[in-house]
Amino acid sequence: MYRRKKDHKRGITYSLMLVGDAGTGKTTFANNLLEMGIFPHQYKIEAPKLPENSRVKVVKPTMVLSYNSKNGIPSHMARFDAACEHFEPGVTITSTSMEILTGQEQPSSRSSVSSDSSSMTQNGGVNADKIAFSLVKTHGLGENLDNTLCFDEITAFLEQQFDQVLAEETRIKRNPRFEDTRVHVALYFIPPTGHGLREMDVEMMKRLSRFTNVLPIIARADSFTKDELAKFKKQIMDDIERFSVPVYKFEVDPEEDDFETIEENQALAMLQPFAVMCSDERNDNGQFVRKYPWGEVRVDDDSFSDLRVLKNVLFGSHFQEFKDTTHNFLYENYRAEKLSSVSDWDVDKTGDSTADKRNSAAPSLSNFASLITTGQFKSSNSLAIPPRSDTPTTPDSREISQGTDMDSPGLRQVSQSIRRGNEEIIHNIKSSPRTSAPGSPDKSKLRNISETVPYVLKHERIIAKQQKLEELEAQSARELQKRIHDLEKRAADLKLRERLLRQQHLNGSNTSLSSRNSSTAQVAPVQSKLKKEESVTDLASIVSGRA
Ligand SMILES: Nc1nc2c(ncn2[C@@H]2O[C@H](COP(=O)(O)OP(=O)(O)OP(=O)(O)O)[C@@H](O)[C@H]2O)c(=O)[nH]1
Repeated sequence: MYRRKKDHKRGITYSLMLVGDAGTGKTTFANNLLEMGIFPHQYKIEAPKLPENSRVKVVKPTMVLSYNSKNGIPSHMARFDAACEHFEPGVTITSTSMEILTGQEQPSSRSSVSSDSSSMTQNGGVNADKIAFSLVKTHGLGENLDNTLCFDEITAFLEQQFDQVLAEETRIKRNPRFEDTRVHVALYFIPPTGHGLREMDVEMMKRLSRFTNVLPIIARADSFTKDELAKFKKQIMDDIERFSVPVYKFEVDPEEDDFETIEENQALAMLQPFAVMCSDERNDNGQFVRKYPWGEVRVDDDSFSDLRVLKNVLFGSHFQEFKDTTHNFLYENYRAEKLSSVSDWDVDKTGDSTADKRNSAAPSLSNFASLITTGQFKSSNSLAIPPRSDTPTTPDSREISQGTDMDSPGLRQVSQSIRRGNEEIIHNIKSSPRTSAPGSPDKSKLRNISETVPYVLKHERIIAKQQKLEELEAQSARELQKRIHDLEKRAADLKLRERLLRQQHLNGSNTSLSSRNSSTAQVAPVQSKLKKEESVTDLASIVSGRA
């Protein structure tokens, strides 16, 4: 009852993630889904002007949750500039928080979100008056030469949301204002190539599936004829089977499900992957349409687009199902894995905490501290990004504090503050009283876990952040080094050229003197003077950074 009351007041949390290549129509889809023009397109500063949807209210404007780029700049907000096209954009994850009203008595609207509200309640979907909805978007995927950076960042982001819930759950005193930010569904936009899945699609969907329900979506469905679309859908489903991609499937359980659910799920399974067509334009009746030179088509017309069905699945029939699968299956699996990795720590090797070891398989606060100080801390599911072969090995902490030729004051400062925070946590753990609680061993084990896990997770997050910063630092140092090397090389070339010209000039004047050829004597110094000036200008431009 208490929980329901709280849900009623705050709204049921629900989070949807849009993942896919740039230009596949994620922004347009988001605007169509909510029937609002809140999401501006890339490289457009202004959001499209669409009438507001009275049932949707933006609670927190779009903000960057996480980003990673080799240049250290999130590029998705930048104006398009062809001169900067060679920069790799990395990946950026943004989120927009909204409140969606679902109650019957709300002001009427053309919104499908609202028109589906009755089905939400009837189908056992949404039971509260509002949904606290978060729309998470990824930017930059598929735009990098090497997209592994994007895979790692997106997966780490999803894992972090699980970690936050796990840390909160295991805390003795919980935070009543804790916000659950786990992503319940990810829509993966497949570009309309007509050639089945790409390696990148398979890899990304596999990674997402560990942390959320993945629905593959065919973007820009109007690119196909009816037959082509049917073939493409089949190809995608074949690839999903062939490469064992664990996407969400509309399965039926004849023993559990009622007749209606079985029918509905079978129909949805036949339709999968959903093919959507979206647009920012509306006709005179306020319906979203795509206008072509030969006519216009409504985006929610079931004969051309699965948009309406998809909306219904997301906010109606499968709303609760997605939430349940995320929590009961994906999160529970993750939690079991993580906790068992915590209790698997090899305490033997520390050699000094044998008493604790006998009492509990899980580390106590004191042996956790000793594991860290002796460097024997390990977790098979560490959040920390594994060092890549092409990045230099992480510099030792002493190296960092002494300063190397990779100096970058801003990054170093942040890195050092993280390190200080890290040391503080370890210090707190060390100075905490020992927790060998009297009572049953199970109780003490639980207590140990609840005291240790939040620290472990925080520690791992700190390490991950630190590693990311150090990677960025190493990358910028490498680029700087390369630039210095190039400049030095060009400066040496210019010096050589200048010396040659001077020599030529001297030779020329000697010859002119001896041969008394007045015409050569006049032309040669002018030419060499010009060349010399040219070279000096070149050098100046290089020094000023224009080279
Ligand atoms: N033909 C067609 N074009 C579409 C469709 N949906 C969107 N577009 C167009 O595709 C272009 C890119 O759409 P966006 O919604 O900005 O794509 P995005 O995936 O958000 O792109 P990024 O913001 O770069 O990640 C725009 O010109 C849209 O009008 C569609 O269903 N069919």
